[in-house]
Amino acid sequence: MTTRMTPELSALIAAVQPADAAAMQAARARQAQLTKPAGALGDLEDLGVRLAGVFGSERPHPRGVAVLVAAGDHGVAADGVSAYPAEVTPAMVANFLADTPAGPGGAAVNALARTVGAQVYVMDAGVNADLPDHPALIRAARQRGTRNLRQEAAMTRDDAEALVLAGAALARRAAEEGADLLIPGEMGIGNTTPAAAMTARLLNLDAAQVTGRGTGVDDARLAHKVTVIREALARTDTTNPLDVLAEFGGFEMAAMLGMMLQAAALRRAVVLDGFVEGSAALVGVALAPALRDFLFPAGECAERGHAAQLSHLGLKPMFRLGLRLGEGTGGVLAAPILLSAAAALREMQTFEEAGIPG
Ligand SMILES: O=C(O)c1ccc[n+]([C@@H]2O[C@H](COP(=O)([O-])O)[C@@H](O)[C@H]2O)c1
Ligand SMILES: Cc1cc2nc[nH]c2cc1C
Repeated sequence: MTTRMTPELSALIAAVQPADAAAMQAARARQAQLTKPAGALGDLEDLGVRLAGVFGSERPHPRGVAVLVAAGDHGVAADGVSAYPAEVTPAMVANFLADTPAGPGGAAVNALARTVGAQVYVMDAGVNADLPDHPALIRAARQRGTRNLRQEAAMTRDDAEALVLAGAALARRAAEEGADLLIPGEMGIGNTTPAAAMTARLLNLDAAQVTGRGTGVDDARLAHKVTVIREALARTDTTNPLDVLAEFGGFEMAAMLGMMLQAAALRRAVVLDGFVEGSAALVGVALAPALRDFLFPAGECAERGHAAQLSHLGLKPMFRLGLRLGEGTGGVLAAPILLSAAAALREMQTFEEAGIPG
């Protein structure tokens, strides 16, 4: 199935270059002189150093935070792999955009984003309904939902690449509008099934090792979900990252992949929410290994298989709150931690400046 990728996509992949090693070294040296016992800021210290590498400064100053929520539907939802019906996907898109007394958006991601001052962007990447016009809705859909990955390729390579580029365009817009921390988020009933299939293939694991309960399926549905994923994996042995995305993925994963590549190319930080975001990140690091330098996993989520993704990426999550919602919620919660890590590195005095004996 492998075809040559579009020149625009290969240029985007080539634009992802490693973080600034000199800035990281300078940040590490500065960290050692700040007015605190060595190592006392725990994981914030390493996060600060990594942010120095992303922003190319020993005193990184990220400001704006944006969560980019892509929604898509999944043919495999017809196989009964979720605890909720597919109609929830377009209904939740309306919820992301609803007028509420608290402000725009009545979903968890909206409430958390308002709390931390993050901008929310909402993209139709391919939901299975005609969405009413809304000035804040970004329309990128080429299909109404994927085909059933158990039986056939979920999408064409053309559609996959078009959605990657649409995600990249949205990330460029968010960056132009002030975002330094970009949080890809998603909504799509059934999408932990494609995420598990992609993870199994890219990490060479058995479906049972990476398949979780998603929205909360019972034991019988979980066993069925594993069977569905095994059937999908048996259709093709491809390990080409973009083919894995097209065969087993979803439109929202394609869009999130584009957001990640573009954010890294613009040398912005990508905050990773959960398992579905992780499946897009696995495709991303397979295409552009330097993408890893720009990824900041938020929490370890409750979905089985997330730990395997994080250990493959070699990145440590910031917290463990048992989140399994999606929408980018974990990423939004992590943003103040990252902003604080940068602020400590940037704003603290050294022992010498403060006149404190070290
Ligand atoms: O990304 C995650 O870690 C995650 C874990 C569990 C559930 N979700 C969300 O729940 C939906 C997918 O669950 P499911 O059971 O329908 O496959 C989808 O809308 C995701 O945003 C997301
Ligand atoms: C209500 C609901 C909200 C969600 N947000 C992300 N995934 C979701 C799944 C459901 C079912």
